Amino acid sequence: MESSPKQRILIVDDDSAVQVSLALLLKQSGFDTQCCDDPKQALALLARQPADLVLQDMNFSLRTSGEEGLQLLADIKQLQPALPVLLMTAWGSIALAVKGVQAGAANFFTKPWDNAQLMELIRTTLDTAAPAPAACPTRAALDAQFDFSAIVGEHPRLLKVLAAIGQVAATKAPVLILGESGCGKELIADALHRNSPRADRAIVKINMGAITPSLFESEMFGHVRGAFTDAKTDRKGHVASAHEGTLFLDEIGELNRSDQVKLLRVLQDQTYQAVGASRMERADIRVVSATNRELAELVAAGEFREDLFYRLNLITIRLPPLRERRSDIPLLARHILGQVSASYGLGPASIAPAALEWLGAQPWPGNIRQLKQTLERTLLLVGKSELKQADFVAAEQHEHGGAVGGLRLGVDGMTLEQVERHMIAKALEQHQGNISRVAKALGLSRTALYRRLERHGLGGGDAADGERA
Ligand SMILES: Nc1ncnc2c1ncn2[C@@H]1O[C@H](COP(=O)(O)OP(=O)(O)OP(=O)(O)O)[C@@H](O)[C@H]1O
Repeated sequence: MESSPKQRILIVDDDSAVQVSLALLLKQSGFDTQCCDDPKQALALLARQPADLVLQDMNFSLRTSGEEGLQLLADIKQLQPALPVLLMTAWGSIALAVKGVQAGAANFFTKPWDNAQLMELIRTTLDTAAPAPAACPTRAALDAQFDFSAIVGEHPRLLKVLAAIGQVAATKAPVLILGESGCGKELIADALHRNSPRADRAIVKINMGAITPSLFESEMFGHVRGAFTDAKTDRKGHVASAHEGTLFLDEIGELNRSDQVKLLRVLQDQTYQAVGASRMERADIRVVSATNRELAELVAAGEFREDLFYRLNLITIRLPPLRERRSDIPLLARHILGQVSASYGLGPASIAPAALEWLGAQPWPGNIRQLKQTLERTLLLVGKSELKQADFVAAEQHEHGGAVGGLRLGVDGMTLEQVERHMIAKALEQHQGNISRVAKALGLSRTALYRRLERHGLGGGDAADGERA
């Protein structure tokens, strides 16, 4: 059988001790390596012979600003955009590393490194290196291989996320899911678990922002009877419940510093001690965490422990906000509407094509959760089987007490004229054409209302106005 060619890793560092020890470690793990001292040589080597991964230092002279490292990264990205680069940084220079990741580095590690952790990082970086655009798998190909049944969407950015889940689900590697609130981070955690060999065990979900600090240890690790006044019986903690399964740490950015140390310990040693117990227990857990905060920035600000960050982020999955995958909005809206109407025992419901287009143009700062709430509210308030743009606007108005100023959804999709016409039409309907009451409800004089009725062609003369004198 023909053996596959070895993957080649380029090491760029002006410290020969670093070059030698990295090269040795990589050779022992079956990689080909090449070393060089500075950016110029690195670029020349890459131009001559392609590499599969670059490990690069950030400083190549007495200056320690990291500017040279960032420049090299930019040059490599220009030369070979898909080539993954891992940055080597000095302990404590996390702000620089964050800059590097924002500029396109796959990840970073600090010197001195832990051999086993570094090899895991290298392997997963190589495994998850962005495929060439043409190689992005189709939704059908992904569905044939994995169970992503709860996740709706076909946008290339979502497909990349699903492909990454497929690649890492079977491993025990910790995964950090980043993304705005409501964009589906919990669904991604579920998918990681469902597609892992741990699927028949539990996924235990904990909102780290909701745990009272004084109860952190007892909630996470459990307690034995008599450990404290209220401990009437032994109680199993979340870590024990997740044994051989997945522990999902939601809102990880909310965890306070003293509880961060306690969490770090169990992640490092995979052992823990229940409150009041005399012996340590072993926990075989796969950790998936999520946050809508920029965790690396919290580290830079000293609010989140750097060592815990490294433990959690071996694989980082960034979920795009809904406004960056707008082509999925019609699919999502139809799917969610079906779910919502079934859950209320209502008949089949649909969305008019123009309304779908309009929904697709909204900003959705609350992402899919907001889309879901909007659909649910509109379906319930309007009570029709086909929802139109005006129905969404009316439901929003209702939500905001009828005030035009509260119209969040209408702003992008309707002109002020259209909103006004819609409000008058609704008020006419509500007050059965009684002009005095309509005028009062809208805060207009009768004359002002008549003028508007004419302008909008509403009311059909006397039809809407039983009392027009
Ligand atoms: N791709 C999707 N397909 C179908 N439903 C989705 C999708 N993404 C999210 N949802 C739905 O949107 C809602 C919000 O998703 P989820 O709770 O996973 O978001 P989140 O990012 O974890 O939010 P938060 O940061 O506030 O915890 C849920 O009801 C979820 O089922």
